[in-house]
This record gives sequence, C-alpha cells and structure tokens, in this order.
Amino acid sequence: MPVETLTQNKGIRLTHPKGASAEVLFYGATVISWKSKVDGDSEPVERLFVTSKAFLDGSKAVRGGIPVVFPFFGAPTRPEHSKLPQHGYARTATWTWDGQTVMDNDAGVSVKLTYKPDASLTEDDVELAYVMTLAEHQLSTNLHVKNASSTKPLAFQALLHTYIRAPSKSIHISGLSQLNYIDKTQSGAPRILEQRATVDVLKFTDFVYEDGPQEYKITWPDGGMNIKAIGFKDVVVWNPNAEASAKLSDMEEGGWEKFVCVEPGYVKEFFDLVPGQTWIGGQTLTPFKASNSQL
Ligand SMILES: O=P(O)(O)OC[C@H]1O[C@@H](O)[C@H](O)[C@@H](O)[C@@H]1O
Repeated sequence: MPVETLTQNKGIRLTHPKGASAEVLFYGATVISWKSKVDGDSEPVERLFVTSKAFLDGSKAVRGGIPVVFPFFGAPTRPEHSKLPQHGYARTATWTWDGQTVMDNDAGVSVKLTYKPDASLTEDDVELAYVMTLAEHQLSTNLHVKNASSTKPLAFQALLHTYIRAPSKSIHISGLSQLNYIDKTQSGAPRILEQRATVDVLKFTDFVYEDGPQEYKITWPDGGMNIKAIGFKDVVVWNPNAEASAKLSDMEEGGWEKFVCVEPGYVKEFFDLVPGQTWIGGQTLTPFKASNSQL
C-alpha cells in the first residue's frame, strides 16, 4: 500500500515503489521521517532529524522533522495572538486525513491533511491544507492557506521548520550571500548584511534572512540537500549549538551536532490575504551525494 496509517492511528506512512518512505503525524501535520536512496545507497537513508527525546504523543510540539509554523513566527507580537504559544497553533493542532490518496503514480505518492481552527484559537475564518508528496528522490510539503471569510482580510506568517539531518559542524549553506538578516542571538536583534559566500552554524545561529532567492543548497563532506521554496520569500537558519541546546529539555545530548534547520517562511512581514483567496507556500527537498551536487 502506498499510504497506510501508523499504529494507534497517529498519522500516516507513505511509501514509494523505489524505496523512499515518509511519515507524518496528524499532530501538527509534522513530518517525522523521510527516507530515500541517492546514487547507489543500498538502503533508504533518513534525511530528517528528530531528537530521541522528542514527544511524539501529542503532548508537545515535536522537536524535529518538519513542524508547521502558523499563523505567526516566534513569540506572538499581535494582540489577537497574545494567548497563543510560540510559533502559533498549527504545530500542536490535530489535523485530519480523509483517507484519500491525492496522487499515486510513477511521479510520486501524495496526501493532503486539513485543519480548521475553531473560535477558541482565532476569530479568523481560515482553512489550512498540507499537501505532502513523496517522489523517488524528493519530498515536497506545501501549505495552503485559505481565507474563507467573505469580508475580513487574513494576516498571517507561515514557515516550515525543517530539521535537516546533517553534521552541523561541517555544513555550508549557499543562497544567502548579500541578503539582510535579523540576528536573533544578539540583544536588540540587529539587521545585518550577510557578507559570507556560504553560511555555517559553527556558533549558536538564529538568523532570519529576508527576501531570499528561494533556492538554497546545504553541503557537507559527503552529501547535501537542495531546498527549493515557493511562496516563502524569507528563510530562517537555526542551530542552537551547545549553548542554547542546554535550555531545550527535549533535545538529546549532542543533538545539535546532527542537524541544521533551514526554514523557508514568510516571516519578515505578515501576509495580507484577501477574503476568498488561497495562498500557497511550500518546499521541495532533494538530497545529493557530494559527487553529484549540481542536481
Ligand atoms: O523551541 P521552538 O519553539 O521549537 O523554537 C525553536 C527555534 O525556532 C527557530 O525557527 C526560531 O528562529 C528560534 O528563535 C527558536 O528558538
């Protein structure tokens, strides 16, 4: 079966005939695993990082995988969000799957989860859909935001908090040079011009890059990951290093050395979605071996 439910109906697992697989929890529509083969891998390799101390029982946002950040990024800044947790409600909401497989052919396997927040969370009339497509070599995750109101504009931010499994001490990210970024690690969060040709995370990094090219490449000694985004004009690079990891109760010892978060998002401003319209933001992840980085 290309799509089957996980034990205790916690989510679903997608499988591709060429060996790739992915798992998504209904809790937060959080992708918690994506395995694929690249260039002669004998077995599918895990491409995402989830800490061994992550809560996968729906009691806390998952520390790893791809949590969905919506309707705002970071701490709430607007009065209408003041009672909501950091990064909004989407990553801790229970999403629904209608049992349908949107696509199942040679190109890939695709499913859609949906979620509509109730009045206890928001006065907005918003409908969310999350479409996840597993191909032989790629994973795509697309967030659809519909303003279902016929009168009221919808203001939101959104981001895919993607934990890429990677040796963080030896990664380099390209696509960020000459962009302005907000350095959230410094008091006053200064806005700085990125002068480096490639960006590393050798120290605690929490940078919000503005208006990026929506194509980024992470490389490390024996491989890497291409990230292509749509709709998400900004991108966050986050790695807590030892310093900030110590404050994360659900981060395993040394976990920060096993991932880098490169998070396409619309976060610098709020997007104003007119009544009746739908906005889409998404990403496609393509891993590569070091010998084949031009994919
Ligand atoms: O601990 P959380 O809520 O999952 O957030 C992790 C990090 O997520 C990043 O996207 C933010 O830029 C950081 O500021 C934040 O610390």
